[in-house]
Parts: sequence; structure tokens; C-alpha cells
Amino acid sequence: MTTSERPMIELVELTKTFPGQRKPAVDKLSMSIERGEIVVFVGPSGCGKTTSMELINRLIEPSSGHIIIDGEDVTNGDPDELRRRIGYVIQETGLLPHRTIAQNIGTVPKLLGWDKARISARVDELLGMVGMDPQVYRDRYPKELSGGQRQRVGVARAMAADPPVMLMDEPFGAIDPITRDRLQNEFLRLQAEIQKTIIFVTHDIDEAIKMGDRIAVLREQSHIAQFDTPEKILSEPADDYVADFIGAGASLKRLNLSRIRDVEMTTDTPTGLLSEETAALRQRLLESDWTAMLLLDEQRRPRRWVTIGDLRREGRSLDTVGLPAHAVVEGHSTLADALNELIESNGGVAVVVDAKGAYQGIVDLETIMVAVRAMREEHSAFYLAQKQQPEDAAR
Ligand SMILES: Nc1ncnc2c1ncn2[C@@H]1O[C@H](COP(=O)(O)OP(=O)(O)OP(=O)(O)O)[C@@H](O)[C@H]1O
Repeated sequence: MTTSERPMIELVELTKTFPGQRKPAVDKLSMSIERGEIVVFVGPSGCGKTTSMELINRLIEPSSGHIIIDGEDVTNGDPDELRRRIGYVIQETGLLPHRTIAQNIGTVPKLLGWDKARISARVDELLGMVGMDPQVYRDRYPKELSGGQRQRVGVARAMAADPPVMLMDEPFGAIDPITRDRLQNEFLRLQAEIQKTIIFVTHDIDEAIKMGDRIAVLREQSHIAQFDTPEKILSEPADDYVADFIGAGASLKRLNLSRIRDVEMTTDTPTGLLSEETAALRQRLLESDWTAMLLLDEQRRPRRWVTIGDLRREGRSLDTVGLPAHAVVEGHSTLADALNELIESNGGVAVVVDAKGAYQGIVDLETIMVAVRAMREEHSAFYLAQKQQPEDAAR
């Protein structure tokens, strides 16, 4: 087996019985996780998600079973050495309050004996990666950051020594829904670059669908109810337990599966620059089939939606007429994010921007309907193919 084919994490009948308890909290958990995938553990409170995770980096020592990382059995080696190869992010971040952000992020590199210049360069690089300006934040203390920023620092710290594996235990759990969405999207964008092997714990099925390449739905004692892609779990829940866990609205949840970059957005919306002459803008809008035009700034970032009426208002700066173009999403956002934005938006559309905030196109309800229809058809085809298989085999 070549290195790239070998699973990154293998759990073999991993079991933990806490002292004084009869039933194991985790009972013979076996699974295999590929290199570069995000596997989400989802399940009700107390089913054993956190214990399973902490068995993998041996914060909790297993009672029996094996942990194999990249082909190597690490069940009995030095746990500190193991933990340096596995980044760990938890809900409360676990940042040390009396250490600066730079010191917090540099903890593991320091333990590994890196020199000061190398640690400092790595800290700045990581802060940049999680979208925080190193100049502004490296010397601050955790209490001087917002919850979302602390969570970003937690992620940066876990990545400090570039571990191949990351464990993330409800990393965005204690964050308001808007910041949470943003952090999820940022993290997925980052993951596309860093390609870590990640186990991600949540009790929120929507988060699981959005973040997971595969989802393990767990019942008590970390027994696996179903381990499959989000698509399969939504369309073919293994049993009533999984179906109940998904709950109502599987179609709406499926919107979490498609990303804006995978659908055909509208790009013929008339646009103009805030700096252009009003007459030229008016002319362009009149020549289009649209009733409103999107005005962009010099960096092509969306600023205002304006109508012909707005463009007739002489003497007012274009930056104050019309309505602000608030509903902005990125290619990485899901259709659920886009739907949410456009429901709350002024004109019933979500404006799509690239990573630098520059305008790309728009998504409206029609775009979402077309994508949903396509997904449904794909499903029917999939079901049909499955149904036909046994007959084909009998022939
Ligand atoms: N240190 C411990 N000693 C004894 N029992 C424990 C210990 N830690 C966890 N347990 C028990 O093991 C079971 C699994 O707990 P665990 O924290 O792994 O669940 P979880 O799925 O992560 O729950 P939650 O979503 O509420 O965090 C629970 O019944 C819990 O009470």
C-alpha cells in the first residue's frame, strides 16, 4: 500500500471504561479515516463524542483497542510526542490568559525547540491564514479579543507545528450564528489549502452536513449508527435513529451541501462604478432588462443597488443613493447561506464576491430552485440505478 492510499487514522475496537463504571463510555469504536478528509462525529449529548476524540490523542488512555496514525500504532508510545502530531481545538479555546496571542500560538513550536525567529515568522503566517493582522493582534491577550477571534487563534495554535491531523471538538459551538457561519466558511476555505485530516465533533446536524466529507452518526457508547457522506445520510438514513436525528426538512438541509461556486450564478446584472458619470450609468441601466444596477467601488466591491430614479437625483453622492448591497456571500458559502442572505436582502438577491471582496455575480431564488431541481433529479437517477442493480445481477 502506498503512503497516499494508507488511511491517515485507523481506530480498531477502541474502548474506554471509566473507573467505577460498568458500561464502557466508548465501546469498540472502529473506523478508518482517509488522508485530507473531514470526518464529523455527530450525536446526542453524552453519546461519547468527546471521549472518542480524547482517546485518539490519548488525553484519555484507552482501556483496550488500537489507534493507528499514518500506519504507525501509537496506542502505547509517548503521549506527548503523539499530541505534538495532532492539533487540538476545543470550544473554550483553552488559550492561556496571561500569555500573549503570539505566545499562545507558539506553544508547541517552542516545545519542539524552534528558534525565536522561526516561531515568530510562523505565528505571523498563521495569524494571516486565519484572517487576523499580526501587527494588530500578536501582542494582545486573549481577553482583548472577541469570541470569534479567540476561536481563530485556537485554530491557528492547533496548526502551529503543521500537524497532519487535527481534532476539533465543537470548535464553533459557543459563537453567535452569524460569526459561526463565517468561521465555518473561512475554515473550509483554509482546509482546501492545508488538506489536513480532521475529526470534527458537533451535536448540530446542519454543521455536520456543511463541514463533513463524511459523517459518523453516533448513538450511545459511540456505537456507529451510520458512517457515510452527508448526501447519503440525508437521502438514505440507515434507520429510524438516524432519520430522527436528521429531523424534518431534509430538502432544506440539502442546501447545506451545495456551494455557490458549483451553481450557475447570474452574471449579466448591470454594474457600474461609484466614480462613473450618472448619465453613463443611467444609459447602461436603461439598455438592460433590469430595474436596478449594482454599483461597485474602485476595488470592485459591491456598494449600492440603484434604480433609474436614484440615478436621476442630481447633486447626491452615489454612495448614499439607493440601497446598500448588504447580502454578500462567497463561492465557498452554501446555498443555505445564500438563501438566508437573499431572504434578508433588499432586492431578493445575494451578491457573490471573491476572497478579496470583488464582485462576481448574483444568486437569486431562481438559481437556488434550479440547483435544487438538479439535485433531486440526480437522486432519482441514483435510486433508479440502485434499484436496477439486483435485477441486472440476476440476469
Ligand atoms: N472522566 C469521566 N469519568 C467518568 N465518566 C465520564 C468521564 N468523561 C465522560 N464520562 C461519561 O462518558 C459518557 C460520554 O461522555 P462524552 O463527554 O464523551 O459525551 P459527548 O457525546 O461528548 O457529550 P456532549 O455532547 O454533552 O459533550 C457520558 O456518559 C459521560 O458521563
